[in-house]
Amino acid sequence: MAHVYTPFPILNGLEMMIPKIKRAEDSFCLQFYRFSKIYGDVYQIHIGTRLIVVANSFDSIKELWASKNVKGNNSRPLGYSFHKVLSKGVYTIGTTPAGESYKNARKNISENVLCEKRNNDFNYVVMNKFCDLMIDRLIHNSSDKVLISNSILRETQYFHLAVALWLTYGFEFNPEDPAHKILADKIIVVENKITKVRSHVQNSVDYLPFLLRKIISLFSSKNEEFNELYIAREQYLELFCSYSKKLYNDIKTGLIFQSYKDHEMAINDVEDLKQTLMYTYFNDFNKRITYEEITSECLTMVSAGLDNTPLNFKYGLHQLANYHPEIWEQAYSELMNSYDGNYMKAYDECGATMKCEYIKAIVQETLRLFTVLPMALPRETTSDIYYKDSIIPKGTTLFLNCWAGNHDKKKFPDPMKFVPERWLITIVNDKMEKQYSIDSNIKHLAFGIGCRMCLGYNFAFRELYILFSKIILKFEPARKTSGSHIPSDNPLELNMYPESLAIEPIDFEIHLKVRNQYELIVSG
Ligand code: HEM
Repeated sequence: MAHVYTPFPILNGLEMMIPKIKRAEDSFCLQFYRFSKIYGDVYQIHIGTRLIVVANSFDSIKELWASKNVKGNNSRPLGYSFHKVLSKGVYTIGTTPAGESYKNARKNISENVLCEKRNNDFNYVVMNKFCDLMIDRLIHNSSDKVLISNSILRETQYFHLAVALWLTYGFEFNPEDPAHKILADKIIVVENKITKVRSHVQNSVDYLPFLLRKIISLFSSKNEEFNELYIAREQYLELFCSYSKKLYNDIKTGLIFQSYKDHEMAINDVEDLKQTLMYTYFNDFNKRITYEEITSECLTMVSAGLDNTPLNFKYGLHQLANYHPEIWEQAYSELMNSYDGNYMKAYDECGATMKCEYIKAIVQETLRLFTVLPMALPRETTSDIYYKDSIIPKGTTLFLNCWAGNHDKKKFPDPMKFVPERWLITIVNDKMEKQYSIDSNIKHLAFGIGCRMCLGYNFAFRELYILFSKIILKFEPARKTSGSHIPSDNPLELNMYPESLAIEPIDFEIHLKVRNQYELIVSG
């Protein structure tokens, strides 16, 4: 395995961390990819005192992250800035190093919220409800014509937050309530700032030797900023925790029923509330989960999809509305066909049954092409790992160049093109109609891979499926005829913050028109 050599042992590679002009070519995933053309798909670098192995092709990532003979790539590196200053001991599951606490939290959140069984039994109802409310708001704020630009991002963030707060705390978030809106906007801003300051290569002090780091930290203004973010996070986590504690007590004492007029409705609602993550925690008298672990789960629920899911949706809509209205209309027909041409059935049941393979392909292609976390999340080895004829020692940091893997020409021909069909197997039936099914042999890396792959991938996939289905059913693309410049469809060229962990596209317009309701009812 080649070693990318730079001349100064301590400052090695630190120049990579100085953000240059904000150009797509300076994105870290592309810088790392360019090295692979000289040194091979997998190479090692030193950044400061750390040894880092970077993998830059689909096959090498698969081999290093997911092959049977690779064990011990199962931890996350601790960073001084993020873990010690910003988080002060309570992190999301995705940033927690390997250990018993990590395992407990991962198992508990999976069983109680994120597994596919929960999505099928329960989560979809909550997602449907908040997606319908979101679409009603979008329509209400327009007349017949709807112009959705960046507001779609904020609306989708409200949608995700509403789903997450309900499933975690039983808190019913309503963006039309001014107090709720202020709180939600604060959460969105804080979590977004945290995403911006925690990329792999952003906190250069983390890579310095202890003493040098201490000295620099004394003069750094970053500590103050991180402290403010920590306090803000703690405040809203505590607020929601007290809310769910009160809810639990009210349910236990029966006080909750006083707020309902209709007893039957109260019973149904209370049964639903008993399924929320915090209710389950308070109700578990064996206390299998510690307070720190449940806090880590709550933080994960609030923050993990708050940017990732909406950013994917915003980018997918850009592709469909601004570049491929024909795919939008094809998706509409496929959705209607999946529900016997019955519009209301399609709209109401899409979240529960997920019958339309074409929509699944749109979601997959969006996740692949966009690759919201182009360098995924870093890993750390807990034992030696063998790769071809090299030994990667315990304690090495691994960087997964997800962007390079998802745009690897060998796996995805024409990788920069938006082609949902690449995910589909097409069969022509007796009536000479095309029928699609998802090709389960193709995989992308947007959710990472291996033992620490994204735990919310089914959850996020379902959210995206519901969002795309309902928006495509309700709206049609209405391209502006004159005067508008359509921005690039290359995610890296759209990215406002190449130095951040996530790709955040610039503002652009997406013009949509509500479908003719009369036609919909007739066709339904
Ligand atoms: C489109 C949306 C999302 C994308 C693209 C995404 C992507 C990722 C990626 C790349 C990782 C690192 C995986 C690795 O190291 O191999 C990750 C980890 C994780 N994600 Fe997601 N994520 C999304 C949404 C969510 C949601 C909605 C949740 C939960 C509510 C979630 C929960 C997690 C957790 C718990 C981990 C850490 C897993 C571990 O370290 O064991 N994610 N995600």
